[in-house]
Amino acid sequence: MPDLRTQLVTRVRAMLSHALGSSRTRLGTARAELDAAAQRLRRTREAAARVPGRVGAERDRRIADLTDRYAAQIDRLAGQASAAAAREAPGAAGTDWPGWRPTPVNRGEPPGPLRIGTVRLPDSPTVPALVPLLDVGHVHLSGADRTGCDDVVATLLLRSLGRADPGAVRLIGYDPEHLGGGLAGFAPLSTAGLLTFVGPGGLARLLDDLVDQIRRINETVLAGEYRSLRELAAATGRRPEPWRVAVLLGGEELSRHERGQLDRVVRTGAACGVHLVVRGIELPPDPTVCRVVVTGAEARLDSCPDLSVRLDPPPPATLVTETSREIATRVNAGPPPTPFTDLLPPVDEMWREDSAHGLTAPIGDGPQGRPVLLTLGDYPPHALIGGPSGTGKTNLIFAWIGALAARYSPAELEFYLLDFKEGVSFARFAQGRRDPSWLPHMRLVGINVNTDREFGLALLRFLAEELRRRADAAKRHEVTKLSELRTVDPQGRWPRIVAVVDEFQMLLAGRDAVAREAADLLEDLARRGRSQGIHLVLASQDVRGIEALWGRPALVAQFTLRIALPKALRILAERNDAAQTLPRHHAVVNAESGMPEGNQTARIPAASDWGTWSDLQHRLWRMRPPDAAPARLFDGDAIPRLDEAPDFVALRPPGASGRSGGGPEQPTDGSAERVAGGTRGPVALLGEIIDVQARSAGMRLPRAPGRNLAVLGTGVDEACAVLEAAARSLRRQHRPGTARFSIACLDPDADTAARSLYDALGDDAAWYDEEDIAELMAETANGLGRGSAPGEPHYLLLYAVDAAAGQLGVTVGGRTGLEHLRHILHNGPERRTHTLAWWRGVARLRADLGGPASRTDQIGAWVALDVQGAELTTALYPAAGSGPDWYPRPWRGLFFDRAVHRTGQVIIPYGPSR
Ligand SMILES: Nc1ncnc2c1ncn2[C@@H]1O[C@H](COP(=O)(O)OP(=O)(O)OP(=O)(O)O)[C@@H](O)[C@H]1O
Repeated sequence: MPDLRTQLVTRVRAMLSHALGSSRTRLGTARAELDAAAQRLRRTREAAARVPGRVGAERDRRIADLTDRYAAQIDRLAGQASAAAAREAPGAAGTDWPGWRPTPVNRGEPPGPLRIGTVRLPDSPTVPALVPLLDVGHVHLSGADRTGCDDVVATLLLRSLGRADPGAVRLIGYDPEHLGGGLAGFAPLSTAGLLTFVGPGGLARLLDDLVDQIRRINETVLAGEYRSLRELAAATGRRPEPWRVAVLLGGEELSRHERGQLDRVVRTGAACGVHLVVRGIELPPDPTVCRVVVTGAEARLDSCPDLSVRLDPPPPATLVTETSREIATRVNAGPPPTPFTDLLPPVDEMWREDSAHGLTAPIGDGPQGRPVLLTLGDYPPHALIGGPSGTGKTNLIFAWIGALAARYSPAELEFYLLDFKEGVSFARFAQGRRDPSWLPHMRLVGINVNTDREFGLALLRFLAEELRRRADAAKRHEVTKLSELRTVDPQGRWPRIVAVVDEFQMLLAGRDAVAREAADLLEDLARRGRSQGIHLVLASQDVRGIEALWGRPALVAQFTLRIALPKALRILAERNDAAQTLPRHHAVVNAESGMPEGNQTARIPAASDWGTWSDLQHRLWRMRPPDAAPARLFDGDAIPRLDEAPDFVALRPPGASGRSGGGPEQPTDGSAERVAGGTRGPVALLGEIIDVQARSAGMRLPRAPGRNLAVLGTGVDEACAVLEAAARSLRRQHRPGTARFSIACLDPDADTAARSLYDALGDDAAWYDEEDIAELMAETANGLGRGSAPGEPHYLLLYAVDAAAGQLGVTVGGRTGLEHLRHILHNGPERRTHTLAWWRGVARLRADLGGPASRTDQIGAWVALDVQGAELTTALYPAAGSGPDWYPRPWRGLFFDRAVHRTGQVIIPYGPSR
């Protein structure tokens, strides 16, 4: 039992101890948990105590970050706005007054808005405050500060003037309270009509006028084609109308009519370049109105009412007056010419036009900025250009030729040009030493032809021949007009021909044969050229030229296209005095024979200065067809050279074949090759004919009586030149050793020239002087009698033979030297002995031939130098009773060959060989 109890006790103890142990453990755990919780609590408390500081710091950091980003963005936007404003309102539209100067916009570019002040943002660049005006709208100023408003007006006006070409902005001032005082600085503009003041009570008239302008511009300038002048300018690069800025500075309450007109201007003005800058008058609400409220030096714009604008200071008074004065001076000096390039088609459209029905090209701008066209065709066929010296005829011809040449290819159009006044400006159309280019359409250029009317005649004859050729072709093809001929003969080359004669009255001056023939040819060409595509353009500064035509109504009637330059007289019809009031560099173009209703005014661009012209010429020259040849240049001041004469180059001895290298394509009168050794005898070339082909005047020396030449006059150089050309050309037609040249010189002044010829002729030449000339005569005369065979050709070249009268008076072998000479002249040519001799006067020739009553038929041909026509009487010049129309002039001769000529032919002696 005790055991049981003991056991029980033991078990209870064990149980209690176990329970105690586990209680202790749980207690320990609980305590540990308590500690941990207490620690967590403490840590949490500590952490909680730290939270507000950190969050605040984070918030502050974020706020600072946002502030920085905001500032940077504002800065960037302000910078961008500033740059955009500088782009929008560059130069005069936006720069500060110090250093300000006008910077007109380029053609077609919009003028853009104008700066009146700046918008200032804290810590950021300032941004220009811009106000649109020209081409965009109107500006309305308000605010108690009248001076501040007037300063803004001055700023807007000066900047507008600076953005436009001089004269392109016109101001109309209405300032009834201060009678223009607000615009006083701009007063110099009124001297050029660029500023007009309207007095008190004139507002209605001013507004009526603006409304009229708007209506006119809409009807005639925009004409439904463009919505605004701005659009027109962008499309065409032209601005035919100025901007009109009406500055209205206060006044009475507007009447109903005025209000209505003002509303119209506000609504419709901007498209037509009519603008208002207004203070003290209400403007109706309209999107084109920019409203500026001025308070002291600040302003607010209705476009961004939240931003305050710091206004620029007003422009310095001296800047306003100086600029206005300068603009007025420039405008008073005349409008700058429109550029020549305006007359040209785009490069890729050059040479695209067809001339079958006519030639049309612009010559300048009309008052509305539209091109004024000139047409040559069946109607009008020919043109007359007139204007006093210096008014721009030559320039107009350049402009017209350029505009045509850029449109029509050389296959469609050819030019022939003749300038009777001194000067060489037309020479540039031909190939020159300095500039190898030429105008591919140009076939002939005659310059310095003022004394050589024969050249004009030659041109007219050439054109008459071309007219005949065309008329024949038309007849063959049974058509009547060029356009029809071109249709039926598409392979043929039938360009229209435009022949321009500047100072053409020179051609018709005098009452001689040249003038008569020229007038006849002109009349024929004018009448029949129309249908064959040959057009005449005659220019004259001189009323006499026109009057020369006036005597021939049939001729004048054909010139239906009239172009009158400022102050031109009698080019237009009698009651049409439009040319009298023309500004500089303008022309009245009239295709109605000068009747007033046909008037069109054109502003002519500058086309004649070297740079302007040569750009076009070089371009067209590079486009020329591969076979294009340069134009023939006839320069009346130039002395031709024998070695370069095509007819000389083509000469060769009989039997020689082929042509010498570098020669022309064909001997121009067929002389050389057919002549050499042929039955017609060799040819002595004497000088260049004044014609369109640079041919040589030649005298044939067949075995026939009278084939001798007399050179008459005292001109030593000219006489030597004629004899030298004759001898050298003859020499070229004989093989060495087959012809003799005997040179006798009796004038010491001619000695050098004669000796140089002697050297050039080499072994075939013999030299004589006063000592042995009698011997030469005797020998030659005696030689003619021997045998019947003609013997080898012998040419006697006698210089100043009249000076040998003494020596030839001596008797040798039963006859005097003069008798021998007469015998040679008489009998020589049939035996191939030809005398080419220079007598220093007609009387001396007659004396050597046997006196005034002697026969002269042994002188078959002569060249007269400084000998009056009247001296060349019937004996020498059987064609006319009183001798030829010949007035001596330097380095010219009149050549007459009885065998071939009806009238004398003017020649230019060849210059001394180099
Ligand atoms: N439309 C123009 N624009 C600018 N300058 C021009 C214009 N027309 C002519 N000129 C200039 O005026 C001057 C005279 O012109 P031009 O030689 O054409 O006159 P002209 O009537 O032919 O005179 P003249 O009969 O004396 O030769 C030249 O210097 C020329 O460059």
